[in-house]
Amino acid sequence: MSRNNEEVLVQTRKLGKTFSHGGVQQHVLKNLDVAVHKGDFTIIMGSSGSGKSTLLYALSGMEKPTLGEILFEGKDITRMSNDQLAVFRRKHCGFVFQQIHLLDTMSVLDNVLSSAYLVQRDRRKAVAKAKELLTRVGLGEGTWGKFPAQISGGEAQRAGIIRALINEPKVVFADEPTGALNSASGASVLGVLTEVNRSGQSIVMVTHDLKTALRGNRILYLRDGVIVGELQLSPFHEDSGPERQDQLQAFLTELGW
Ligand SMILES: Nc1ncnc2c1ncn2[C@@H]1O[C@H](COP(=O)(O)OP(=O)(O)OP(=O)(O)O)[C@@H](O)[C@H]1O
Repeated sequence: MSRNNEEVLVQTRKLGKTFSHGGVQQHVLKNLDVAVHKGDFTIIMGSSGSGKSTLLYALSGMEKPTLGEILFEGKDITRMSNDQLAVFRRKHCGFVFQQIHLLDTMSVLDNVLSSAYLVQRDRRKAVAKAKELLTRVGLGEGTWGKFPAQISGGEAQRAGIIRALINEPKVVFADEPTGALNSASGASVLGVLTEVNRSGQSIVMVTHDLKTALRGNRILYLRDGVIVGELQLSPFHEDSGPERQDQLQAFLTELGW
């Protein structure tokens, strides 16, 4: 399913993932050959249990596949040791999940800095950047010293996103990042992801939500562990008309979504 005119960031070859439950095997991903292109905002959709999160975790090196290869910029991450994988993820990947767990014993700012210090040696620069990014998602000075128990779920989610983005990972993997948020917080999270993507970073996001999926420029549809549909859209713009939603809705309806 790869196109020739774009640079590939991640490519899977005959990717398979099987889980065993009490001696019964469940083949969740089946022989997947899928490419994620640099700079794309890729969306993974599909019915519940179709393997979306499993695919996301495999692409990001969080979960080892049972079969096949995953090439990240041409390098097979399935052959890496756990330590090598941890370094790889820290260097190249950001993660945003539905439930973000901030460290309870650290302030909002220190949570973000705990990630920034892993790559930024200049502490003053790291602090300045953390404050700037937090402010951009509406977490002003008043929240920097607060602990996770003292802020709302939406604020914690936004702080977690900044923690994931502060080192400017090449790719951000997001699993239902707005699933637990009210619409204002959700919109702010999507705004940040859109901005990050416009600055050149790639995003791969799993979502059930049509409006959230509209942020993407490429939609992959998974059914029973196989990609059965792909839709290419223009890059998202805040003033995109209803045609974009109609196009996505028609694609999903055809696939029985
Ligand atoms: N760690 C695991 N151990 C055993 N089975 C698992 C594991 N992770 C996922 N599965 C199974 O794999 C299948 C696909 O799960 P996955 O979470 O990838 O689906 P999904 O498409 O993301 O679903 P949803 O939309 O409901 O989140 C499910 O049947 C699930 O029970």
